[in-house]
Amino acid sequence: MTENVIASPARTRAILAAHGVMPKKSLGQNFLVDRRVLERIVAAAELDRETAVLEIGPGVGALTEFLARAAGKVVAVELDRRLLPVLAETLAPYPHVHVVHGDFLELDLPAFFAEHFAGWTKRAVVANLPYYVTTPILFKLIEARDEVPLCVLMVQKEVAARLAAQPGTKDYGALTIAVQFYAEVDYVMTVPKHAFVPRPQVDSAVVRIRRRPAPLAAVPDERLFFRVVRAAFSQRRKTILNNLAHNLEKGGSRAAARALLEASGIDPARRAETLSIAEFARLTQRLHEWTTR
Ligand SMILES: C[S@@+](CC[C@H](N)C(=O)[O-])C[C@H]1O[C@@H](n2cnc3c(N)ncnc32)[C@H](O)[C@@H]1O
Repeated sequence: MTENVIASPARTRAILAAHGVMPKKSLGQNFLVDRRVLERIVAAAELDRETAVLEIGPGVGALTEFLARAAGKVVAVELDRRLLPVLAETLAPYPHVHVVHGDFLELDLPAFFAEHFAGWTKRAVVANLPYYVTTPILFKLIEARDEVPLCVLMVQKEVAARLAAQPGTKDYGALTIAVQFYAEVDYVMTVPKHAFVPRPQVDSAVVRIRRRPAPLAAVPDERLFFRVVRAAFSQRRKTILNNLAHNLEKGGSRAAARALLEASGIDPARRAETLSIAEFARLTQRLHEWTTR
């Protein structure tokens, strides 16, 4: 794309000024102005004309425009009413883009997909996320995983590191496991502050989250699995024995926690961050057997 795209610092500032819109920090409004980053995002999303894309937070339409040029349909959900006339103008050349005014977190996603994406079997969610709601958005996308096989998301660099982390590293934790249990995560690229107008306070990164055909490990009860994970990570500096003894079962004893770990083949002196997802699954399996027999 060599012509006058939305994504340049000068054009973005001009669009905002023409509409009298001051970016709101409270809504995470940092608009992408680096075309190279946009091209990498679109490539990571593997778009084609058979693919429909849901974008969270189109802003002034910089990413939306690149999505529109690659995908068959784009539906973009924007919370800030002030941006609706901006988007009507900037996205006018793209009739297959539909802008919806609303809060992504309030959407009934299965109903939303049924309404907008019926007949579109290839789907993706692509977004430069508003960082103040990153975690609730991630959890909403995990919950709606049946609808969403692929997400390409710009997040804070620290969050990207946690999403893509391997066991035994400082970034590996409950968020890593919540996502990697269902999906493969690729760290696509680091994005510096100057790729945005206005500049955010933190560096960013793009990640690709691809749903697995089945969860990474078989567990008898997924809610129990995530309770075990949360309990294990409740205090990172403590051993898994201490965390499970204090946080898993109210009134549960240290001896029971030790027996559970030993029966699962896990050294009670280890820390949660060293356990693989398969080991958490084994622990859940044993606990489930013990509590249901
Ligand atoms: C980081 S900006 C990204 C804008 C644009 N996609 C870009 O890349 O330049 C985040 C956008 O999300 C919007 N937003 C914030 N909270 C939202 C929510 N709960 N639901 C939908 N959009 C939201 C903001 O108004 C803003 O336009």
